[in-house]
Amino acid sequence: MTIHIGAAAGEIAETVLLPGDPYRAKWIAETFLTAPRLVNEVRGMLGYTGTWNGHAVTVHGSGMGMPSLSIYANELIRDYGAKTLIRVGSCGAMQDKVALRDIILAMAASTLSTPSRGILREIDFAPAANWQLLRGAADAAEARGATYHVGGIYSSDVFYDERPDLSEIMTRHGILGVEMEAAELYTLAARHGVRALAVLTVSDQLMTGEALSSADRERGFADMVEIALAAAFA
Ligand SMILES: O=P(O)(O)O[C@H]1O[C@H](CO)[C@@H](O)[C@H]1O
Ligand SMILES: O=c1cc[nH]c(=O)[nH]1
Repeated sequence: MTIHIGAAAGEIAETVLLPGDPYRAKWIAETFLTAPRLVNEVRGMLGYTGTWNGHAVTVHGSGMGMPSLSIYANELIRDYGAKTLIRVGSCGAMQDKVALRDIILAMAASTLSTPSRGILREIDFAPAANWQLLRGAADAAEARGATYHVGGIYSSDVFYDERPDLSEIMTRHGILGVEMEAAELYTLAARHGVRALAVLTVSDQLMTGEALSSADRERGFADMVEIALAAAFA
């Protein structure tokens, strides 16, 4: 048991899926896992452990933004021994070629700042995905016939961005999409020698203004979950 996670020792699996939304965690556990058990509800941040194809898996909400994700990822890695952490999140598309519901596999996550900024200070650290997971996810996406993109994303500290110039620069540098957690997840994984990946589904097309409903964001992204699970055990 930690300050933010009520699970007993041994109740968290080595493989953890991390959606931002705790209700997406509930949906994933109830839809994809066998015999899911609620292992955390401290602060309403739901976590479940069950099995997928015989493998132990935990699905745990990360909350929105890097400070929140940092709390859960630190405790999952340091206190519970998580070894593979895969973010399963929504994102906004920053390229015309990326459509609503497309999958983005985040090879690298650029950012203005993460909670690790105070540690890295003058270093422009390059937060990157684990290659084995990335390859497994690309293979799984290919096998499912999903429309997917592999490349760089932008992890922002804000959802409501008052700096359109930043989005323009990101788009011009080929960034596929924007979300709010992956850069810190990748940085923590590097620091602790564990594997991480972000598998994202496009919920907003920032170039056209199209957007999915909150119900879709909670329960509509099955491909992303199946790709993440397949990658974890590839
Ligand atoms: O859908 P999730 O996983 O929460 O991810 C995205 O959605 C939230 C903003 O609506 C941020 O957490 C962003 O990263
Ligand atoms: O536009 C979006 C959509 C999801 N998440 C974000 O951070 N931005």
